[in-house]
Amino acid sequence: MEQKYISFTSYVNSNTTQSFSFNFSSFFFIVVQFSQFPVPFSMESLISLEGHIQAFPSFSSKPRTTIPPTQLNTYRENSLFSFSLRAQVNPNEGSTTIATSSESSESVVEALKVKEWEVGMFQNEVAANQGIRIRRAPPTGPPSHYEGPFQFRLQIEENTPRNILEEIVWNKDKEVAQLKERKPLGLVKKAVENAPPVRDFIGALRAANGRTGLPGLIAEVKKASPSRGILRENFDPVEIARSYEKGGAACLSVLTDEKYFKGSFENLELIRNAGVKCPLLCKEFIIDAWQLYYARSKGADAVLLIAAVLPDLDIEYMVKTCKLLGLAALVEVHDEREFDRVLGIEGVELIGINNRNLETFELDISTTKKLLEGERGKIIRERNIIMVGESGLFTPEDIAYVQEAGVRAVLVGESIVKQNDPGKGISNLFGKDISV
Ligand SMILES: O=C(O)c1ccccc1NCC(=O)[C@H](O)[C@H](O)COP(=O)(O)O
Repeated sequence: MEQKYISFTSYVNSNTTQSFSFNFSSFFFIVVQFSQFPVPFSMESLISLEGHIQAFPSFSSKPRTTIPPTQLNTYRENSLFSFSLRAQVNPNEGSTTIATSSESSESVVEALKVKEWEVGMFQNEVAANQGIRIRRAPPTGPPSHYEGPFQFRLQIEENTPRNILEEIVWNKDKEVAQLKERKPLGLVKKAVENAPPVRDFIGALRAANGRTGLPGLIAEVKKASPSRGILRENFDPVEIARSYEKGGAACLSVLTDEKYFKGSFENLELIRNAGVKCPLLCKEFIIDAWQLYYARSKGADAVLLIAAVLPDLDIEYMVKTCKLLGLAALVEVHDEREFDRVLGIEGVELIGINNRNLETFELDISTTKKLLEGERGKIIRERNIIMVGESGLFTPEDIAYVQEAGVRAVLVGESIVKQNDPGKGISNLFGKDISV
């Protein structure tokens, strides 16, 4: 029997009721999938899913399948509920007004996409076991071929970002997928061969720390952020970079995310090509090793790896890839668990403690102190790892506080980028002139 699939999908939120109509008479059976566990059942049992979904197929006139909003709320409360239905139709016994496709190469491709999605779900489980709360499932949920008749996708916890960091990561997933289509890795690797030479990011921080006796400064070229909105209206990245360099910055951090930070890779290239000597950190949300090559091809000397987003194996692999490319990897943590995970990864030389909770925006510079106390601080000193205090640093007292806690570098954005003369902002921040 040739199998045909008919499909329709609904994206429903708790305020909407979606109805579907289909018109066929046929023998069929339906597979309901709760997450990844397929349960075969008949149309009768579909109807018996009452209390959750009501389906009223009529084989003569226009039937309706309706999910009442009140019941959708129940799904919202039962988090992680994923529901899809797929119908198989015997073509000899029925017909449908909904587009059909035969089991063909197309369905094989679609099956692969389903697998990809399932792998993504599995990866999320692995990440969750490491305490990573940021999920990687794209907001679109299962891919389109899953969007079949009798297939419902509810807007529930599973396909709604839980916080800003998760939203950024999901958006980045889509962005990177598109960029990779336009510029496959082979092409990016070719571009890397023509990129300007890599500079020693960690060396520059050590040198600045040795020269001034103060933490080496990574000064951030940032126009806006989700927590603070627009930080600087008249934003000329090269002018700001030059001013920072003149003011004594050891390195620069350049935001490249467009949607949430109004940054760009063009800014990174402009600064690099303007002859600014400070090594450049590509401040991006890295979720794919492809981005490391891309950052290098645009002139970056360092990249940021966020432990709240990346599982251990990804960090380990990316740190190794960075070494191959000559890039420094700044691995960012926010709590003890992330810090311990990162300390367990071989080859990490530069660790940032972000005082900002990227899920809630809460700022607390005692985070740096708390994480560097006791055994962890000892390990850092033994391994000669450079610690970077990140976010929320505004005054010489703040700098002294995190230095006392054990950092040899700081990453600062808001307090200096907002100044008319960002270079002078550096003197105010450190309480003295640190220019060369
Ligand atoms: O700053 C945000 O709103 C933000 C939101 C989501 C992800 C990252 C975010 N910021 C990145 C940073 O942590 C800062 O740009 C960086 O550490 C400098 O902080 P600051 O000196 O407070 O500008």
